Amino acid sequence: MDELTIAMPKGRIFEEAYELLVNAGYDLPKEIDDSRKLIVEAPNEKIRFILAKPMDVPVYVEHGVADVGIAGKDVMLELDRSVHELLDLGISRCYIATAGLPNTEMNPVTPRIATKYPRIASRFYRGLGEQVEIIELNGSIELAPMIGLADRIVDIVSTGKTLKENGLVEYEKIVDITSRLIANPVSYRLKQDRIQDLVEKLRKQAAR
Ligand SMILES: Nc1ncnc2c1ncn2[C@@H]1O[C@H](COP(=O)(O)OP(=O)(O)OP(=O)(O)O)[C@@H](O)[C@H]1O
Ligand SMILES: O=P(O)(O)OC[C@H]1O[C@H](OP(=O)(O)OP(=O)(O)O)[C@H](O)[C@@H]1O
Repeated sequence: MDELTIAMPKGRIFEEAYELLVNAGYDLPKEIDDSRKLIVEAPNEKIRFILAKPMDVPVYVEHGVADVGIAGKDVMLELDRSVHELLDLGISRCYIATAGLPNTEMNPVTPRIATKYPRIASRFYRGLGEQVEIIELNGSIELAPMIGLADRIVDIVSTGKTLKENGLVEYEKIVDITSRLIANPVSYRLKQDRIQDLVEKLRKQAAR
């Protein structure tokens, strides 16, 4: 049996992804859940996990150092990497939307848009025929309209709590997001049986 390397996102997605794999019948060491190790072996399954930042998962998979990975659709849309998207896992559900201060028009000349997702934001406003200036931030995006840095933000909304607590309102929903199972195209050919087996097991769980 070929060894499979899986790039797992640390952070928010990790717990749901781990649970999905365990429920799919994989015998995973507890160590992966509660240590600081970045590479963890599951010897009974001949699986090696790489624990990566969510935005980096498609990078590892595209370069083939991980055969498969789990990545948010937001990351896939933003990075546009050459990987196969095999399955919608249905976990870590949220969406990307525009938001801003209530009852405000955008600057009529060049509106400023703050975001962690410059490509998704550019594509969206281009689609509307709006010329905008994108201001790329790394987090706490909601601050931007509050302190006059931007007219709108493009960011993830899950419960809506962050927008509400900061007095912002949603304007347009851009796209629904869930996590996806992705694969390196060469690995997919060379380790087809193993990867297809993983897809089938996860599909049964994802469909529940
Ligand atoms: N409320 C949410 N906010 C952000 N991401 C969410 C949310 N709900 C689900 N997700 C998913 O989780 C992923 C981000 O996970 P996480 O917040 O752990 O990473 P991150 O923002 O890159 O974190 P870090 O702060 O470590 O840079 C997103 O790519 C998205 O698919
Ligand atoms: O709708 P909600 O349930 O409130 O979730 C949405 C918030 O969560 C994320 O931020 P995160 O916690 O990742 O912090 P960040 O600002 O550092 O990106 C996202 O960027 C929103 O700010």
